[in-house]
Amino acid sequence: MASNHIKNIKSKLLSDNYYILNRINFDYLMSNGKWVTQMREVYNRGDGAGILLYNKQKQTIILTKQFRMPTYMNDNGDGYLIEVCAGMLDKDDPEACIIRETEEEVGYRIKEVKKVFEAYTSPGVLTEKMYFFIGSYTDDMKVSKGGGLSSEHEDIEVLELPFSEALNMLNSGEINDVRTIILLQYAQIHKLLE
Ligand SMILES: Nc1nc2c(ncn2[C@@H]2O[C@H](COP(=O)(O)OP(=O)(O)O[C@H]3O[C@H](CO)[C@@H](O)[C@H](O)[C@@H]3O)[C@@H](O)[C@H]2O)c(=O)[nH]1
Ligand SMILES: [Mg+2]
Repeated sequence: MASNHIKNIKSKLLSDNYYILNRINFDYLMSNGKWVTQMREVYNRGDGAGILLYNKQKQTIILTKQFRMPTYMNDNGDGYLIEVCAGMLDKDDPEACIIRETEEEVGYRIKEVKKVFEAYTSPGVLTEKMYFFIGSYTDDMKVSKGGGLSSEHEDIEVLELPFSEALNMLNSGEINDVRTIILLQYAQIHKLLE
């Protein structure tokens, strides 16, 4: 992480109640040649992985629906959000994580996934990098009803819907989760279901 445009980095722990929130003070060399002192709050909750599950033969995809408190606090009606299956890496590598999350959240035991990109999800505040995958599924891969871990009070509805309907929901604004929009558009651009 060595660089010549930042120096005197000081980190103060603000909360480690669940994940880690630090206040970082640092000196930053502006492009005009002047040093300025800046402060940023940086939230570290690890990295994540998400997957678009698709079935070309049925022309369907699998999404989830769950309550997301931060969205409830910011203009999302009843707080339910339609999302691709996704989870936090914990100690897994991204591929192992997304295979585990797929079974936990939507009940499919998949073997093959393809990483399509890695991206920072909210770079002004989160350290999080997310690994985006696609994976095809068939009905015979269904091993449970999914729903998430009851030990963690996850309460996830599994949605299997036509890809065309998901695109309509994206265009109407009903799908408004950025990770989901990205993967649906990836599928569209790369003609995954054609
Ligand atoms: N008690 C408690 N539990 C928490 C807290 N935050 C998260 N959890 C628990 O941690 C679980 C995390 O579930 P995952 O499926 O691993 O993570 P995710 O929340 O779906 O993460 C995905 O979506 C995030 C977007 O909100 C992404 O940030 C992340 O990378 C990933 O894509 C939650 O179900 C919940 O039980 C908290 O502040 N307190
Ligand atoms: Mg999840």
